[in-house]
Amino acid sequence: MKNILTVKNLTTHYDTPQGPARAVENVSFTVKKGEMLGLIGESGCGKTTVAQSILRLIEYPGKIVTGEVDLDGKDLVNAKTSELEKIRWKDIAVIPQSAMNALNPVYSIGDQIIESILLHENISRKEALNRTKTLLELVGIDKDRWKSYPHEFSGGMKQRVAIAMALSCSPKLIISDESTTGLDVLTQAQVIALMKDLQRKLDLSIIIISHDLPLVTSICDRIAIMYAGKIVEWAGTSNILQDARHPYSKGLLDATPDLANPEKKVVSIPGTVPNLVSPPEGCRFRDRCQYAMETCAAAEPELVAVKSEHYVSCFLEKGAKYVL
Ligand SMILES: Nc1ncnc2c1ncn2[C@@H]1O[C@H](COP(=O)(O)OP(=O)(O)OP(=O)(O)O)[C@@H](O)[C@H]1O
Repeated sequence: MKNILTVKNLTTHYDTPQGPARAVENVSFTVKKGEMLGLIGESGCGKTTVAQSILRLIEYPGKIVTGEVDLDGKDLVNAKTSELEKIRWKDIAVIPQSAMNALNPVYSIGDQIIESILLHENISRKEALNRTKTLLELVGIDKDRWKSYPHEFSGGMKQRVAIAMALSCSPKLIISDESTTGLDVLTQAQVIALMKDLQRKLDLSIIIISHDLPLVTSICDRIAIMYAGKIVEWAGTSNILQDARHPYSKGLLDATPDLANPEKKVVSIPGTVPNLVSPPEGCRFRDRCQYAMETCAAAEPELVAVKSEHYVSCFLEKGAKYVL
């Protein structure tokens, strides 16, 4: 399958009075056509910074220090601002954090979808309305409700509208940043099932950003696990679930309750996430790692392939040879 997005050695820092916060460091991954990739990690590990760097929406005091972002042949790091404005929404659409609160209360939901289409495409209002009705049906909302206002919808329905809006210009990539946060568990499950269904039906490429491991493992094809600004493991979901290699990935799995196995002993990871202005030298996880060795303080482990499409950044993987 072809790569729609390639991120290579992406490094983004925020200037702070104490020095640069190294929020994203040397991050590399790809998203294939039709693939759903989960980007997962604890709060503050750099997930949103990755998304905003891809979209070039990093604002002062943040800056992309180095790295490449290629969207289907387009270099986003060096693209002109005018070009980026066209790419955002038309090529990459975002379902933001608290998407359901992002709707404007004074316009009908249909008008908001129509406006976003007309802003990016040269079609008539009638065509945009027809597309809006099709999109509403696609996300499970009666097309005649296009005249309704956001306050007439539940949180889950507003979330569906946000998805319809993201789909409105047939983007190559959708980024969902913790977009179901704030919904009750049942509604969250319905929205997630809808996204999976749409991914399959429309062959969509989606990045799901989340700190919810069960959610991500239930729908994503591949998972990239971030810790303190770095990807520590990146593999197919079944490899993460059955053969997680990085001590942090194993710790995350051990710290997650399993509804199917109520007997499972849940063990949290000792210690706390490091300050990204002065993270530990070498491996950023070493202070919390029960397997830490001298090497872990002396150098930073690279993300290497331990087997086909399974990458790990840990000195325990001695035999791994293939650098990403
Ligand atoms: N404007 C800023 N100034 C300084 N540091 C920042 C700024 N924005 C983010 N950071 C730092 O960058 C790091 C990554 O933040 P980011 O929001 O990308 O993490 P995240 O994984 O998306 O967190 P969450 O899950 O809570 O949204 C954090 O340590 C944060 O403190």
